[in-house]
Amino acid sequence: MSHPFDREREVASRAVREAARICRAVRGKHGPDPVAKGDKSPVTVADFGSQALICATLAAAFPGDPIMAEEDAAELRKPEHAGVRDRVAAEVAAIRAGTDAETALGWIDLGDLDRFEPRFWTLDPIDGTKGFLRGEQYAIALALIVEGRVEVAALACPNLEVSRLASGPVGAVFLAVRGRGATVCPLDGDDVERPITVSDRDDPTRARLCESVESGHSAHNESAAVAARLGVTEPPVRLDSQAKYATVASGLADVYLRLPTRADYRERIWDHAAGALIVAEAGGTVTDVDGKPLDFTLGSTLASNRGVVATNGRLHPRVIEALRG
Ligand SMILES: Nc1ncnc2c1ncn2[C@@H]1O[C@H](COP(=O)(O)O)[C@@H](OP(=O)(O)O)[C@H]1O
Ligand SMILES: [Mg+2]
Ligand SMILES: [Mg+2]
Ligand SMILES: [Mg+2]
Repeated sequence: MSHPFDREREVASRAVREAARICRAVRGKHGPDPVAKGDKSPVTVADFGSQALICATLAAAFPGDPIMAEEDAAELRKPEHAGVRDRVAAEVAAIRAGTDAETALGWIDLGDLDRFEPRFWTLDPIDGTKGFLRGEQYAIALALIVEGRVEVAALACPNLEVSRLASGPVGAVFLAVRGRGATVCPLDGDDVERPITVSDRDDPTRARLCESVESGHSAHNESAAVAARLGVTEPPVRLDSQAKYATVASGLADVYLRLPTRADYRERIWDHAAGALIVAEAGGTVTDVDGKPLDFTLGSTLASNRGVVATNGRLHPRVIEALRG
């Protein structure tokens, strides 16, 4: 039986898998060589290559769909970045034979949507670029938003173990369609997908918390205060990227806290859309720190939300209460 969004799910899954290949290739070959963006955050050959491939795939499958992606090709068009541009083109051509630099840059710029549309994709070609640079966790995050609701999510986590068992393969793809649950399958090979669910833990003192590695992205001192109020004893697990959402969705952690480090920061929708649907479809709850649902209708940021809290659902009210101090 076919369902709405079956094709979107299949295309999104294929797109993030292909992008994971370029990320792994870049790390394996010559090191990622970051370039600093205007806001001083890093971006690499792999971020650009991933965005080029995914935008090309989406444009071919859904030519009418606009894409709101994190990166653009403006820096790559500058003469001083000719070296990076040529490497991006070479990495893309290694997967899509015959692609020239101008084509690759054009694909990157397909992700230029900057305002809300009734139906659009949002893409983070590498979420957790700092984790990618450290050789730790990162994710390729793609979501389809229709009428302000996240309908489809695909999240590739190339360095995450599918199960935390020692024998589990490294690299996982998480998929969700609204109303139809969330699944995981290995990034490599063609193993079957299996459904995932959040934990059923309801004792806050036993809660396993996760948060960003980067203290500039989430206030570690405040999460420690929240943990103390809940009576949590275990130290938080720190990992980069939306792998945190995947960890809560698979029941390996119970709570993901992302607490604002400054009053004026607005979360970007591509940092949350895919992960939030995967947690919700695995049975969990996602809100901001005030307990408000995330509002994906306001353009590229979650302008009416502060921070993010994702939990297994059962613990959510207790966590929001603890956040009130
Ligand atoms: N001050 C800030 N507060 C919260 N998030 C921030 C931030 N500055 C940057 N970020 C976002 O944090 C993301 C990484 O999150 P995490 O710390 O969970 O790995 C970055 O995504 P990119 O790596 O895609 O740029 C970036 O968008
Ligand atoms: Mg970035
Ligand atoms: Mg990101
Ligand atoms: Mg990114």
